[in-house]
Amino acid sequence: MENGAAPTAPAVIVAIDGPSGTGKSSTSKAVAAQLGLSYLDTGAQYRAITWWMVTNGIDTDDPHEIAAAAGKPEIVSGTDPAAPTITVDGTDVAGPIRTQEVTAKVSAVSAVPEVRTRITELQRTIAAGAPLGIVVEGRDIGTTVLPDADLKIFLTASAEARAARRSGELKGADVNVTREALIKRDAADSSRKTSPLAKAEDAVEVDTTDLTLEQVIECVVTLVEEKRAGK
Ligand SMILES: Nc1ncnc2c1ncn2[C@@H]1O[C@H](COP(=O)(O)OP(=O)(O)OP(=O)(O)O)[C@@H](O)[C@H]1O
Ligand SMILES: Nc1ccn([C@H]2C[C@H](O)[C@@H](COP(=O)(O)O)O2)c(=O)n1
Repeated sequence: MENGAAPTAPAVIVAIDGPSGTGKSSTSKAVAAQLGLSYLDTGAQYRAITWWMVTNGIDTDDPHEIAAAAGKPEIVSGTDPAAPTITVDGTDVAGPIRTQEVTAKVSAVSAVPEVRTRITELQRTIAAGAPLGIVVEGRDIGTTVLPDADLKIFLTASAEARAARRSGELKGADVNVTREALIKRDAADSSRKTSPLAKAEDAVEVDTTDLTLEQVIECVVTLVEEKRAGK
């Protein structure tokens, strides 16, 4: 470099998809933090719009009502992996979007095409504006939102492992009830018409069933570094 400045790596876009409880959020946050990248939790955005629908009395069993309201809430995501944020019309909804009610309704709301168009646009704008690159996690990032991502990862794990992880988080939750709930949500997310949960053809599949979180993070960091090195 003529001016002696160190060359900067081009922005890298990493897409991490997979079913519920496979470790997408934990892995994506840690990978982004280690590599100095931004981080986007797209599930939080779908939860945020679902929270708004519930709070504003929209019938979440009525796709027409959801579609008509899809453009109304303003959803803002903060992309610092050390402190990700999510607001709706200026209100911090990080807590309220994790309730059982929102979790039970988010698949129906996120299946509505008008909702997906709105949120997908938001996601692409955020990814394009990330100065050093971004790790984006969700269900359709590699297939639909960012089909030209530099690296696509698809995380999987057995339903038993995923239920055990989730039950550990939800103190006192019955592991069988948790398992059935996540299988039901995955089935709804995988079978919707618009942009279902799916592995992109060019995604690297990582089965996390028998891996620790640290091993999964290391695996993904290595894959990103190899990509950056042109291997
Ligand atoms: N490889 C792993 N081994 C053990 N526990 C893990 C592993 N990966 C993640 N976990 C734990 O499992 C739980 C779920 O992980 P996480 O929220 O990252 O999954 P997710 O795929 O983002 O789920 P969702 O799509 O439902 O948001 C967390 O408590 C996390 O610490
Ligand atoms: N790219 C995405 C991300 C999420 N969703 C929907 C489907 C999920 O069940 C829900 C909540 O996601 P989570 O917070 O559990 O990761 O949001 C989607 O349709 N597309």
